[in-house]
Amino acid sequence: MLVTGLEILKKARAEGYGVGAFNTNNMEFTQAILEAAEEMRSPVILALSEGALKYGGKALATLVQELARDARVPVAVHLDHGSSYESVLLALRLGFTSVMIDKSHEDFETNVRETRRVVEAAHAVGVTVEAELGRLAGIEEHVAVDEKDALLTNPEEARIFMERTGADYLAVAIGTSHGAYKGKGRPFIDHPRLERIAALVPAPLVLHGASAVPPELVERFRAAGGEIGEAAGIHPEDIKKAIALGVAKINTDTDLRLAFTALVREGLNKNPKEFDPRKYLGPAREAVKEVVKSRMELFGSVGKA
Ligand SMILES: O=C(COP(=O)(O)O)N(O)CCCCO
Ligand code: NA
Ligand SMILES: [Zn+2]
Repeated sequence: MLVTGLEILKKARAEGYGVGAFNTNNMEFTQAILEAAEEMRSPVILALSEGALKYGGKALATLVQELARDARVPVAVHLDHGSSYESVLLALRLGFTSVMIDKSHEDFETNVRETRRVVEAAHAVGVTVEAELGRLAGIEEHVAVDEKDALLTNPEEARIFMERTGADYLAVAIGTSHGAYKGKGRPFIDHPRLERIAALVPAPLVLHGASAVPPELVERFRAAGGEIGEAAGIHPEDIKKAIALGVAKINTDTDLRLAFTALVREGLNKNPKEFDPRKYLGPAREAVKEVVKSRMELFGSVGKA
């Protein structure tokens, strides 16, 4: 059933588990994510970026809404990285039940002002809001403290930010970053900083750039002809620790993309004569579903629906 993001995330933080926010751009990803959620009896967040909406348009938004409504587990339909007030209004008009306004690259006062404006509009129509404070950036452990403070989320600022904006959940920067390369070896995650943020911010916390980029998946992608440079994701133990400290929403996109693309490549390589898309998109859909199920097990959301 279709619910707001806060309805899912408030319970998750209170009960100490995480809920996956999985990005989708098409029918197969959407089906894979929802089938995994139903099989695992797990709440789930379907995340559409502005790029996804540009790519899939009303067809994608309608498909996502309909399938979310029909799902037998709680589902929120979420705008990922909304870049402007107008973009958020479009998502609200399309029936999204959660929206992110990402003004983390602006100065503090601008972020507060723009976020508060979105909160007023979203709350007026019963939709909940994710905001972001701090700069997503993979940083090495030895990086100077002042540089870390310039990049990562400042706990005291976070408290003030949430009080002044009324946002419902907060994306924090504690060392993760988007994409398939998140830092040398095991990326440094600033758990002590997260602990201080969580002590001052009772709202559910959000972790972006949380994909694991598992070596076996990277190898499978390469073996099927994919080309990718140095790859490193977030260690599962660092995810579990972050959840125990207050992270309730965990964004996963890269792992799904790698799995889907590896299987499409394998499908095309296996039978050059094949030109029925279902023959190579179907197995790719299954691979995405398996990744989503394993993420739900890691996050502890299995059986929480
Ligand atoms: O935080 C994330 C995903 O992080 P990851 O790249 O670790 O899967 N997202 O917000 C997804 C970004 C989609 C637009 O590129
Ligand atoms: Na988001
Ligand atoms: Zn993100």
